[in-house]
Amino acid sequence: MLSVVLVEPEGPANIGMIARTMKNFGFSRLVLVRPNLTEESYSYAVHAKDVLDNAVVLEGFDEALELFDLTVGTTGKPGARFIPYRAPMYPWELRETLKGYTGRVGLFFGRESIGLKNEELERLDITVTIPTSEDYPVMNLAQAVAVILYELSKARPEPSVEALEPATLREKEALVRVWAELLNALNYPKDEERREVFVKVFRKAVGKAFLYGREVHTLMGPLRRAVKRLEEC
Ligand SMILES: C[S@@+](CC[C@H](N)C(=O)[O-])C[C@H]1O[C@@H](n2cnc3c(N)ncnc32)[C@H](O)[C@@H]1O
Repeated sequence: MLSVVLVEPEGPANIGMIARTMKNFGFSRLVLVRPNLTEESYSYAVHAKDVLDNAVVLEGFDEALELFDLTVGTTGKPGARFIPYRAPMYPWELRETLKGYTGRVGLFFGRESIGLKNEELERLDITVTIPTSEDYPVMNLAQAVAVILYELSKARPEPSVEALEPATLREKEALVRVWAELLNALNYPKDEERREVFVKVFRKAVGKAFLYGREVHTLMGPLRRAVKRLEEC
């Protein structure tokens, strides 16, 4: 269940081309955040006007996050692999990672002018980048969508026989909150900015772990208990 999410796409033609590309590769769920959707978009969609008609149009990034269990951000300017909360995956690695995953996946693309903001990328579970020339790594939006969907279409996520439900965004956020509470209770690290980095790293790790809801609750139990103990001290 993969949706393409376009965050504030500025070019009406790009929106239409993306709808067409989605249909080419067998994807139909499109989410548009504050789009510049016009007649031109429909004309570029050609035989994929239904993708535009059925698109979910939202007013904000946060609303889009709410729709998914797993969120994937895309960028032509990834952070270095050694920065854990920005470490990118390649599209074929994402394909392998999604195999058997049954949750709702949102694949987020940024604005033509400024892409996805850092604070948006940080809130998404996984970052994916298409390897391109170092001379000019940033691709046209519609072409970036095409390359990633082509890669993902090579192996559709198969329905899993696993009966467990993937963790929802809310469950994962609850786990991250308990972690933040634990760091606060420990006053560790002392420096608040570093503490925020620890929380971001934890959020990314949770995002990439493909946890089931039940696992989240199991992990949360001891963390909650530790917070309570520390507060009692
Ligand atoms: C034209 S680009 C944004 C350009 C913007 N100036 C920037 O530097 O991020 C629009 C979107 O296309 C996607 N994109 C472009 N190049 C990409 C690449 N090499 N890998 C993955 N996504 C890419 C991203 O979603 C990006 O936000």
